[in-house]
Amino acid sequence: MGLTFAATLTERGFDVSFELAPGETLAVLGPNGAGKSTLLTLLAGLLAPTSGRAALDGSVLFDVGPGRRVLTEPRQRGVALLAQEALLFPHLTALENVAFGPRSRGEHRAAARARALQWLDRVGAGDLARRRPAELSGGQAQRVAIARALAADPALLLLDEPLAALDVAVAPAVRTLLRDVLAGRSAVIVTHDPLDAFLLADRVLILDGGRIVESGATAEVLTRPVTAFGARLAGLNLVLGRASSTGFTADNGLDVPSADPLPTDRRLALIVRPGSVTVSRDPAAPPGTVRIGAEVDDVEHRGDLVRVHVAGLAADVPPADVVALGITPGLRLFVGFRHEDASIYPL
Ligand SMILES: Nc1ncnc2c1ncn2[C@@H]1O[C@H](COP(=O)(O)OP(=O)(O)OP(=O)(O)O)[C@@H](O)[C@H]1O
Repeated sequence: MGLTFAATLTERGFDVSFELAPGETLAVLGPNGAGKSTLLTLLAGLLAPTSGRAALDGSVLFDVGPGRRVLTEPRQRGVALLAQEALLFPHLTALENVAFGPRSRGEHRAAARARALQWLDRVGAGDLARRRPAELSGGQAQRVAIARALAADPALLLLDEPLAALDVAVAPAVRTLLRDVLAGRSAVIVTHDPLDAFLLADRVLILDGGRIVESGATAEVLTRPVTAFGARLAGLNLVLGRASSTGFTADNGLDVPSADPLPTDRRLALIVRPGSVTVSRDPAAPPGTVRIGAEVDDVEHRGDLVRVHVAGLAADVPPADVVALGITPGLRLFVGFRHEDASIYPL
């Protein structure tokens, strides 16, 4: 059954619908103010929609419309929320924090503690059971918070940037733990980090301005992005355009021949990896390649390479070439790629 969700929230310009199969993890990404937190808050029951309906494994979370207003209490929804900060009760030990959920559902003290210990062990925090939150590091506290969320046995786990507040040295281990505990579990994770989407999510939803602009299986969104945000996530250049008599004409003026006929009635996307884009001072394109000239917009460090932005394309260039060509913002430069390194598909 899984999750079905459709909601509008007029004052935030929010209008989103999606479905999630049981056991799937959905990553929700998008720029600031896109509506990611609004989506989580509606699911958690901390906010009521203007209209819409959501159901989890057949139980209604909300159903709001003309003449009906069902809003299931947050505690009755079968969802658990893991926030950026661990938000543990400061006066309780780690064990008591994790046992709190089972206890408040009426489980006996000993059973709740036994279950809490199991979960603490599972998240690698068994030896921290007696400590209070003030005696835990950020990563340890987040492990305890994960145990607490899962001890409640939620039908849906909501994660709001769960790694964002952690030290970069600690985040990878907690991400690995999440990958382990999310396997086969229904979850929605709001994140700014593409790595979370790659490693944790089966599906990706990209929001912008309160609407879905892109969605699909993670692998599909990463190989065939249709928005600039999706392309950035996938680490690809995306150029939009239309079919021409010889192939594809991009909005930036680039003409790319295509052996296959392209649909003329739809917008087209061209993607090419920054590593396949080359730069030159010479306007002449060698056979089998295309080239376009423009002023360099920006130059940035990317690991061992330098990323040069020209004509809406990013090219990853060895530092020696940057020096040899005298590349600097404002310089007129030609960028291009081999026809075979680009993929073109309809939107
Ligand atoms: N408490 C609030 N009251 C009124 N409007 C809000 C409130 N919180 C957010 N909004 C508005 O709702 C829209 C969506 O915001 P939301 O916080 O859901 O975005 P987000 O994608 O989570 O952003 P971020 O990445 O910055 O956390 C924005 O226009 C925002 O200004």
